[in-house]
Amino acid sequence: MAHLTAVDHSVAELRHAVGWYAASGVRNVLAVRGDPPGDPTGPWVRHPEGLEHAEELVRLVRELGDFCVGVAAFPHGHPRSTDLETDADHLVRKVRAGADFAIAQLFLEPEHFLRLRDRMAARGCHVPLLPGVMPITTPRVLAKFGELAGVPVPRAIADRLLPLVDDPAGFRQAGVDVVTRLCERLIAEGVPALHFYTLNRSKATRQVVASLGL
Ligand SMILES: NC(=O)C1=CN([C@@H]2O[C@H](COP(=O)(O)OP(=O)(O)OC[C@H]3O[C@@H](n4cnc5c(N)ncnc54)[C@H](O)[C@@H]3O)[C@@H](O)[C@H]2O)C=CC1
Ligand SMILES: Nc1nc(=O)c2c([nH]1)NC[C@@H]1CN(c3ccc(C(=O)N[C@@H](CCC(=O)O)C(=O)O)cc3)CN21
Repeated sequence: MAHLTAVDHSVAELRHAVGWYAASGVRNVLAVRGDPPGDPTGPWVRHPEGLEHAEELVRLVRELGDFCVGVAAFPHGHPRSTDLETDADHLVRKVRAGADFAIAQLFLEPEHFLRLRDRMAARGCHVPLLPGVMPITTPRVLAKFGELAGVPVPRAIADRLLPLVDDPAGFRQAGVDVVTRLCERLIAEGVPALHFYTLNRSKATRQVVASLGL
């Protein structure tokens, strides 16, 4: 699946990229606005001839071919969204613009994902919503949950992982276990699939999948 962002691209460049996907046989596209370069939490400045929101990117991809399009969903709200209800309205707009499914941003407690699922159902929006799961292999990865997604670390997870910050192997094992428990609870709640953020490293994800017996 190609990951397409609107960062630093004019509409003409985006069209060119999507045309190239079509010519190369790529059929699945994840359409995200993208992080502001440098500081991901900084203000978004669109390219002067580019796009403001992922919603427009979805429309553009759809217009250019027969693609299956995924978008980002935010269990804790996008860091720049004013509130969770408005954020859910934006996700619905992305779906109405042509998205076929959504992948959730990082989260640590199933309740936040499940509440987003409820907000979508309440809006009559029933495209598949996949949890985005990332094995917590290092303290750095745990910090990214807060930095990229504004996810607070729940007390139970902090109590388990923070005493292990100077024990890389112990931290990794406990972090993989925490995420395995999270996946078990999501599966029990009937999620259609799990999306893993692997960052091109598969070992921890393979451990989670094996522990789940999948
Ligand atoms: N798979 C991945 O790598 C993921 C990446 N992300 C990151 O999340 C960030 C934003 O992603 P997207 O959801 O694609 O952006 P987006 O353009 O849908 O959302 C950005 C902000 O604009 C608001 N917004 C959206 N549409 C709007 C509209 N029509 N009018 C007014 N406000 C609107 C949203 O509520 C949000 O606050 C990016 O930094 C992306 O890299 C998020 C989740 C997963
Ligand atoms: N706003 C946002 N931008 C993204 O690029 C993004 C998301 N959200 N959410 C989903 C995934 C998760 N992303 C992540 C998650 C963790 C690290 C991270 O831990 N980086 C470490 C190095 C990790 C390693 O290579 O082992 C770092 O020190 O930056 C990076 C990107 C990228 N994706």
